[in-house]
Formats: sequence, C-alpha cells, structure tokens
Amino acid sequence: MAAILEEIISYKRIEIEAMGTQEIIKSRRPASFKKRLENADTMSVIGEVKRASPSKGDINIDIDPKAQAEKYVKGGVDVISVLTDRNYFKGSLRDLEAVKCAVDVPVLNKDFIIDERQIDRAYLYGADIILLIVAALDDETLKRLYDHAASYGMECIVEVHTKAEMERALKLEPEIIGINNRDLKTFEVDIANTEQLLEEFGDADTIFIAESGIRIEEDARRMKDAGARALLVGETLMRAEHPEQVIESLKVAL
Ligand SMILES: O=P(O)(O)OC[C@@H](O)[C@@H](O)c1c[nH]c2ccccc12
Repeated sequence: MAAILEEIISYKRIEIEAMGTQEIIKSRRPASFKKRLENADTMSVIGEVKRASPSKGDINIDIDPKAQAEKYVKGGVDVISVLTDRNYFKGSLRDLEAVKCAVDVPVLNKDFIIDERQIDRAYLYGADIILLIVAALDDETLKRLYDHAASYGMECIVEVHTKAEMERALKLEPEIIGINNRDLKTFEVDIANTEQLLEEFGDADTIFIAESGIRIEEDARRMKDAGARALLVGETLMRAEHPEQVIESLKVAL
C-alpha cells in the first residue's frame, strides 16, 4: 500500500475506534447513479467538494459547500462528491449534509472506508453512493463493505489504480469502477492511466469512471474515447471562477 494511504488508514482506524454503534432505521431510499449513467447521452460529471488534499495542501479551504454545490448543479453535474475526511482533506460530514440538503442530485461520500460503521454514518448523513478503495482493503473486507452498502440500497464506486487492483475489483462484479489517475505513492497524475487500463479491461460488464487530473474538454474527449462514461473532477472545479462553465464543457456527447 502506498505510504500516504497507509498513514491515512492508520489514522482512520483511530477515529473509528471512538465511534459507537447505532441502530439504523432504513427509512430513506438512496438515489441511483447507475440508472442515470445508463440513460445519459453525454459524459457524466461528478463534481467534488474538496477543500484541501495531502498532495496539494489547501485548495479552496473556506468554500461554502452549499453555494459550490448549487454552482455544480447549474453546470449540469450528475453527482456531487463530498470529501468528508477531516485530517487530510479538511472535510466533514457537515459538508456532506449541507450539500445533501441543498441539491437534488445524488451525493457521493468520499472517504477512506474500512468499517461498516462509516457506511452507516454515510447513510445517516444523506449519502447515496460511497467509495471503496481497493488498495486499502483486502478481498474479504471489500466484499463485506460492498454488500453492507447494498443493504441500504447505496451504490459503490470501487476505486482502482493498477491492473492488479482492477482484477481484484472485477471479481466483485461491481456496477461501477472508478479508475484513479493519481498514483498515491508519488502523487503523480496521468490520465493515460485510464486509457491504459481500459485498453485491457474496457470490455468488462461495468461502468467506468475516470478520476483525478481532469481539466479541459480535451481530457473529457480522451476519457470518452477510452470508454469512460463519467469523470470525477475536484481541484479544477474548486479553483474555477465559474465551475458551472467548466462542467458544461466536460459534458461531451457520447
Ligand atoms: O482533484 P482531482 O485531481 O480532480 O481529483 C478528484 C478525485 O478523483 C480525487 O479527489 C480522489 C480520487 N480518489 C480519491 C480517494 C480519496 C480521496 C480523494 C480521491
């Protein structure tokens, strides 16, 4: 596992130790991203609320998540991702809740999920979708957490960066796989990673999302040509003066 990921996960374990268990009433039916993707005739865009990151430091630390989410919706975003990790990304579940209350599009809880209780909490705070990072989980835990999310009707984006992780992810037969273009060992970002992995695995029966390092329309076209159906965009939108215009430009026809 990459050094930074290992560090983040160790810290996560400490946070989780302090969490209690709660009886969760499954009263809310999460929105489906998969259905939206299946009916889309343009590239879908997941806009991310990302205040800071370990590789970039502060990005847009004082952002109002509600106002940012509203701009994303104006641009035609399909999902809003909210980073809720506090220690490394300066996010919170309050950010997630604020976004969920402000908009109607499905909301993705972006965090380093290693325990069922984090999924319970994501559901309680309004998440429709969660992220599971293959590099942070063994096969058994990955499957257990995937099934736990499904028990709430929440969809998972199963995140991979390498060929070996892709092979592990595909064993789950997940509905959605996210290919992270960021190497967590070096923080290097190269969207060619999605192209290379999809050249080999593009025929798999799943929907592929390209994550990280997406900036301009040309990137969206490359990802489309590679076979991705959606883009996960953080930093570019957090730094943009008019994120709604950036989103519009990325929604290229399929
Ligand atoms: O800011 P970028 O380069 O557009 O990247 C967004 C997103 O892909 C990135 O935040 C991300 C992808 N996978 C993650 C897992 C945890 C935290 C963050 C991430």
